[in-house]
Amino acid sequence: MTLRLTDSQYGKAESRVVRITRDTPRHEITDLNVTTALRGDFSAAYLVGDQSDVLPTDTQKNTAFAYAKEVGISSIEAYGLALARHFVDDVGPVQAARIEIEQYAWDRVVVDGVEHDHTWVRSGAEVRTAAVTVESDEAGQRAHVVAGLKDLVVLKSTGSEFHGFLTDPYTTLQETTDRVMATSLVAQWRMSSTDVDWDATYAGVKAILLREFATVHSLALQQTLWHMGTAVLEAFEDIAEIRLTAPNKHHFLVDLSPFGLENPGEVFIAADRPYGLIEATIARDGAPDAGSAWRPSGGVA
Ligand SMILES: O=c1[nH]c(=O)c2[nH]c(=O)[nH]c2[nH]1
Repeated sequence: MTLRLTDSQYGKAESRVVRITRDTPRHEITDLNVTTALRGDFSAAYLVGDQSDVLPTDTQKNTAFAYAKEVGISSIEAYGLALARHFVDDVGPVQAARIEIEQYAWDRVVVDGVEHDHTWVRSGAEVRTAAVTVESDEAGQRAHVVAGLKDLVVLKSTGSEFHGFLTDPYTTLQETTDRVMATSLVAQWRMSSTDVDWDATYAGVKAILLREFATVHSLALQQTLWHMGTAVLEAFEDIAEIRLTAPNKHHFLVDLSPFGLENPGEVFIAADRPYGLIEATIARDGAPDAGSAWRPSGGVA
């Protein structure tokens, strides 16, 4: 019997890196969850316990914190690229590095109508994400950036229908021409370049996703996702593909007739689970190859 180690990667998951910029009395905060994973031939560690090629996960964690100071965090994409390139360029056995980052948003506390300099309240908004992979082989070095967001919770109270669907003996769903549509969107977009205004791209993509959700008169969540994705690819030439994942957060009309009450689309029960899970990947023809851009670390982004 021959058994082989066919794949491996190792790193430090979920380092909570908080960087305060305090060059002026008005401080800034950047609050991250950083996962690193190194790829290469680390088989000696697995097969015989030889650590000579292993950069400890503790060191990877330290590097994430040191880079928050040494390099700074202009954006999570730029910081991720710097970290990934460091591991590939400066640590001998590393053939590829994957950095996955979540960024938590904070809003300034407002006191007497004035934004406070050094106090924030955690914003309930979406989490910004980045997954950076730098890979190196005989052909050279390539960097992949998948930017994104998750937990973007949106709801529209009309402008959504669902009817004309296939039925079989198990179908009970009623057709509707007016329903609540809500989701907690996950979007990931793969850039075809690393020379990007990361913050502007993030803000632009998010605005388009929200605009399309609001303005498309939806015949299904599937159709809404197609409109969201194509609008993003039309607006941003340097986005190669976008992946959208949308749990259908069902809002069921409550039957108030036992109480002699009408309910014309006013009182709903927000169901927790199960939920429909609608997913789509929309890609630009002729976009650069994805390489290992989508290979996860098993982490969080
Ligand atoms: O937008 C929807 N898409 C579906 O595929 C589906 N299936 C379902 O039961 N409700 C919905 N809604």
